[in-house]
Amino acid sequence: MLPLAISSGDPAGVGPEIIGKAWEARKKQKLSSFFAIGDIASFEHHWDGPVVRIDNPDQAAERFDDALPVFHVHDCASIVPGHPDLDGAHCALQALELATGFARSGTVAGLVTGPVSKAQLYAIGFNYPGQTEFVAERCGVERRNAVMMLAGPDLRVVPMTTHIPLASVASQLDVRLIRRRIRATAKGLCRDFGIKNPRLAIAGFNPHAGESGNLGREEIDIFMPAIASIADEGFDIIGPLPADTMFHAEARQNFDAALCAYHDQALIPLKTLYFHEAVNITLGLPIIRTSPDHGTAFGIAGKGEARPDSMIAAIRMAGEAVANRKAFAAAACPA
Ligand SMILES: NC(=O)C1=CN([C@@H]2O[C@H](COP(=O)(O)OP(=O)(O)OC[C@H]3O[C@@H](n4cnc5c(N)ncnc54)[C@H](O)[C@@H]3O)[C@@H](O)[C@H]2O)C=CC1
Ligand SMILES: NCC(=O)COP(=O)(O)O
Repeated sequence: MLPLAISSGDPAGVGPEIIGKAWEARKKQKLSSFFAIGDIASFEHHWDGPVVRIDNPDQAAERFDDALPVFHVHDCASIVPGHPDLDGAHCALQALELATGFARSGTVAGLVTGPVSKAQLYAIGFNYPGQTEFVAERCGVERRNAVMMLAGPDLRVVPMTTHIPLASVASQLDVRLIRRRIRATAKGLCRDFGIKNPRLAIAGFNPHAGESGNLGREEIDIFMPAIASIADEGFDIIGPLPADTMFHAEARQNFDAALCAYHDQALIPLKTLYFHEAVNITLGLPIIRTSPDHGTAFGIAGKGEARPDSMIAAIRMAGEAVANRKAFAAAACPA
């Protein structure tokens, strides 16, 4: 398999450290080869392990056994862990741009993105809600067709709206959006996870899924028509379910993924259960893209305390998705 490319994320965050620690765990975790993209100084100065500079993704596999291969992108003036600056944001963006380019060109098997600070990226003019939409557009996929999924051991969630103010959510939800997210989720579960006939659940928007319209009408006016029409097309789907009761252990056995109305409705159960195990994967792209579920953790950056578990899970999931896409290329996935 070709190596995976891993963008460093914000160099003042824990990205370089968890990539380095994932490299240290490569044999025990049986990870396929990868290389990092970022300012090489952020790896040399803020992680104790061996680093080797590469000029081409082709060199990664042969160097991977002995040192973490790093494709250097940009000299940040100074990197102080825990103290992000705009130069670091430029570095993070360049790493993301380059890693996405490698994935699009087929010189790497897939892309794993390190954690970025959205506030820092917005400050340098990054005009995307997050890396999900940036990567999608670079791949020629409309933002609305890229689906953010966070996947833990026995729970996968899709926020149908992502990084928008909570006050805007109700106005963004409509039948077309919900149908589009359901389709993309079903197809992604088939292509990337090998689940041919995925079982989907949709969370309601209002308390108690609206209590028959008494606590809000979105379920009746938007969710039910969307779900009924897509169920008619053969999708295995239940909902709208009360969001407060659909995530306990027995309830989670009833679906392969839960589609939620907004970011925190999806991510609170997922991160509460599986903060260190879960992975962020973008469905609907021509390339594989995964990421740890957590952020830059500026508060612990440079202290050696960051756990690499979610990064390791993201590397493993990217490798599995590559294999699943090959296996399911010819299979009948939902259209
Ligand atoms: N994939 C990405 O690029 C993501 C980026 N972010 C960004 O991260 C920044 C910080 O966000 P926060 O809400 O503070 O979330 P965070 O995930 O960075 O930190 C939340 C808590 O978890 C701890 N933590 C995070 N990762 C850890 C690790 N690997 N090992 C041990 N402890 C860890 C932190 O120390 C902190 O106590 C924001 O600017 C946000 O935009 C947030 C989520 C995902
Ligand atoms: N909360 C999830 C998150 O922030 C990941 O966003 P993205 O940068 O991967 O789009």
